[in-house]
Amino acid sequence: MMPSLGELRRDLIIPKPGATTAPVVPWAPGALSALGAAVAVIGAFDGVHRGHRALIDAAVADARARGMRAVAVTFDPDPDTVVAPRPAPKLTAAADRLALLAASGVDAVLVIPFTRALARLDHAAFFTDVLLACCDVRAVHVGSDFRLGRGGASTVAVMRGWCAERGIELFGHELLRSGDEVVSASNIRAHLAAGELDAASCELGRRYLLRGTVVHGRGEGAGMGFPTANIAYDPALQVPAEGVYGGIALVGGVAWPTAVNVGVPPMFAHNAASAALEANLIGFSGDIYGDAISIAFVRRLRGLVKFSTRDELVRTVLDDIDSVKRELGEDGVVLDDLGGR
Ligand SMILES: Cc1cc2nc3c(=O)[nH]c(=O)nc-3n(C[C@H](O)[C@H](O)[C@H](O)COP(=O)(O)O)c2cc1C
Ligand SMILES: Nc1ncnc2c1ncn2[C@@H]1O[C@H](COP(=O)(O)OP(=O)(O)OP(=O)(O)O)[C@@H](O)[C@H]1O
Repeated sequence: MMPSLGELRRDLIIPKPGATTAPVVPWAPGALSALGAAVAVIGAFDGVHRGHRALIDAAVADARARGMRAVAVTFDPDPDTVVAPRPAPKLTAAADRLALLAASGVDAVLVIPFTRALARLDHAAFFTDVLLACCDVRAVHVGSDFRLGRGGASTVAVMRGWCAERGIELFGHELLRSGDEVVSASNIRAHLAAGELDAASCELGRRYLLRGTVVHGRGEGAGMGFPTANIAYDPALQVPAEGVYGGIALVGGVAWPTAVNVGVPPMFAHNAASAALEANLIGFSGDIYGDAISIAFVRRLRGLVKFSTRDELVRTVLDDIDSVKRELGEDGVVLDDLGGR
C-alpha cells in the first residue's frame, strides 16, 4: 500500500505540519552571540543520514543537560566539492541538507562558506577565528573520524587537547553502524550506485530522493500506453544504478505512485533526446512540463533490458507499472501543507 502521509513527508523532506525548524544562519562575526553558551555539532552532513542524526541527537541531549542551545555547524558548498580532485556525487543538494539539519532538533544551523582559504586553516585558527568568533561554544560533538585542517591534519585527539585547555569539551563519538559497516555518506552512495536500495534506505533512514525538472523527451511513451515525464536533474547529485524502480513522485503538492526508468533506454540509446531519468506517474494525467518534480526511490524492480521488439518492451513496462500499483497504490495523495518545498 501507499506509504502513510507521515512517511511521505519524511521521504520527500517536508517538515511535519507544526514542526519547529531552526533558523539557518550564515556565518558572520557574532552572528550567534544571542544564543548564549552553546553546544556545537560539526560536519558536512551530506544526506543527514542515521549516523549524522545519532550524533546530532547526542549533541542536543548534551545541550539540554547543560541548559544550553545546540548548533549544527556545517559548510556551503560541501567541502568535498572545493578540495577533492574528483568530488563525490552528493546525496542532498545544499538546500535539502540545510532543511534537514534545521528540522533535526537543533536550535540553529550555522552555515560557514567553505573556501580553499578556510580549508588551509589549522584547528586552532578554525576554532578561534571562525567558530568562537561567531558563537560562545562550550562543547563540541563530532564523529571519531572527524578531522580538521589542511589535509585533515588535526585528529579528534589533537582537537580535544586544544579545546580542553580553553575549557571546551570535545566529544569524538563512536560511529553508528548498520550491520557490519559504518553508516556513512560514502557507503550510501556506493549502495545507490550498486542498486542496493534497501541498504541505502536503511542507512539513510528514509528513501533516497532525487529532485529535478520535467523536460521534453521524444514523446514516444504516450503512444506506447505509458506516458513518461522526462526529468532533468543536477548532475552533481548521486543517481541510483541504471534500472527500473518503483517510487513516489512529488509534483505540485501531490505524491504519485511512480514507475521510474534510470539510465538511457538501451532500445533508444541512439537518440540524443533520450532521457536518462523518466517516470510514469500512476493515476496522473496533465501537462507538467517545466514543473519541479521529486522522486523518492522505494524498490528496485529490475535492470534495463534491450528488448528485441517494441511489443516486448511495452508488455514488460506495463507489468512493471502493475507491480508498482500493487505496492504503492493507483492514485496520488495530496500533501496539503508543503511549506513551499
Ligand atoms: C518503468 C519503465 C521501464 C522501462 N524499461 C525499459 C527497458 O528495460 N529498456 C528500454 O530500452 N527502455 C525502457 N524504458 C524506456 C522506454 O523505452 C521509454 O519510456 C520510451 O521509449 C518512451 O520514451 P520518451 O518518453 O522519451 O519518448 C522504460 C520506461 C519506464 C517508464
Ligand atoms: N556513522 C556515524 N555515526 C556518528 N557520527 C558520524 C557518522 N558518520 C559521520 N559522522 C560524523 O558526522 C559529522 C559529519 O560527517 P561527514 O559529513 O564527514 O559524514 P560522512 O557520512 O562520514 O561522509 P563521507 O562518507 O562522505 O566521509 C562528522 O563529525 C562525522 O565524524
